[in-house]
Amino acid sequence: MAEITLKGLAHSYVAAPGGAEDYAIREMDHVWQQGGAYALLGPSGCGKSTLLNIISGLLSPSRGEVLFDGQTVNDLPPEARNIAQVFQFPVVYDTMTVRDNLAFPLRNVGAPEAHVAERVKEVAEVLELTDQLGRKAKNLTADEKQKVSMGRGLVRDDVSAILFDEPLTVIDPQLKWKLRRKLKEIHKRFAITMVYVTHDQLEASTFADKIAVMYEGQVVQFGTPSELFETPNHTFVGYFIGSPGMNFLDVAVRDGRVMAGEIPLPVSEALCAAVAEAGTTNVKLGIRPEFVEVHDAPVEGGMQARVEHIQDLGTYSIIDLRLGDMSLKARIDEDQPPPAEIAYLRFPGERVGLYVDEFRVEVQA
Ligand SMILES: Nc1ncnc2c1ncn2[C@@H]1O[C@H](COP(=O)(O)OP(=O)(O)OP(=O)(O)O)[C@@H](O)[C@H]1O
Repeated sequence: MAEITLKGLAHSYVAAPGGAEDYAIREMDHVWQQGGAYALLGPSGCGKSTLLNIISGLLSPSRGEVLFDGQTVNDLPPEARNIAQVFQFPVVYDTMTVRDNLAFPLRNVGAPEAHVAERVKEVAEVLELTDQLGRKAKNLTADEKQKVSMGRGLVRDDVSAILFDEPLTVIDPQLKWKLRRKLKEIHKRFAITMVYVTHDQLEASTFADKIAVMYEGQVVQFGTPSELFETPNHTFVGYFIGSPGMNFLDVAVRDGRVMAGEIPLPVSEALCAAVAEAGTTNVKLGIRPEFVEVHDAPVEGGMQARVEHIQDLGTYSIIDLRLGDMSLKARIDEDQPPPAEIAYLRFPGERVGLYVDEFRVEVQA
């Protein structure tokens, strides 16, 4: 088991890379601590698989170092890195039985048969494969094959880490939920460093204690699910986490007031000063739909907005609003009657974040 450190890591698939856009991984430093349950979350193409393949040694980075417990492993081939990797599609030997498939990674490193039998039994039980142990893998369903694939990743207890690359893509939705819980259980039981790649925020938060959000080849935030929700460090984290994502309003200071287009926003003096001093025109205020206060009658400090659409989702509603020439969303609970055509909005000061050139800036009160 190991702590995995990525130091000044960058990778480009282009022979002679020019700008940042030629890099699948832009220069990054990151540490996965020993024994952690982590998710690597980001949209398609942001560099998740590239990063996993660099850690496991399937790919050599253009620059930087990969260290396991402080020792560089850049020159070690995958088999010497002691990493188990589970891919999106099952990797099983069709002609072998489930038992022999599960035993394979252990026999490969010369583990004694008694240990092999014990671990195969344990992993088969956890994954509910005990009844299938004697079957040939070729006769299994896609779900069962992927369970065997996962079992092959979990069977060795001496690995540095287990990397899961969207392992539940081919799994039936019902079983998906169950397997995710199982993985969490397995993590608790075996205390192995696990990195779970996904583009699904729900999948990431059910599995991981901490999530690394990746965007355009960089980890833009590494935090607990609640940190990502409460204080997104980057506008992308705000959009990507939460349902619907965070609202961002372009703002500027005019005549001493923070303006969103033609609408003056009642914000604190400290926030107004911070917007004025931002030193760029790319300045946004972010507020989550859950925290937008919606009133159906004028309130002190309320901004008048037009109600464009209301989506009733049972326990809550999502309201599409138009504030001046800007669109935003609010989420209200079922016990609050939605406004008709006009709403009066307030943004509680402690719920508003300042984003300068897409990154969050703390404002001193
Ligand atoms: N073998 C390759 N050769 C050239 N470019 C590649 C190669 N593999 C990936 N890329 C490019 O590198 C970038 C990152 O891809 P990567 O597969 O790591 O992203 P990802 O986040 O895992 O996406 P997905 O969720 O779709 O698998 C993308 O622009 C992709 O097109």
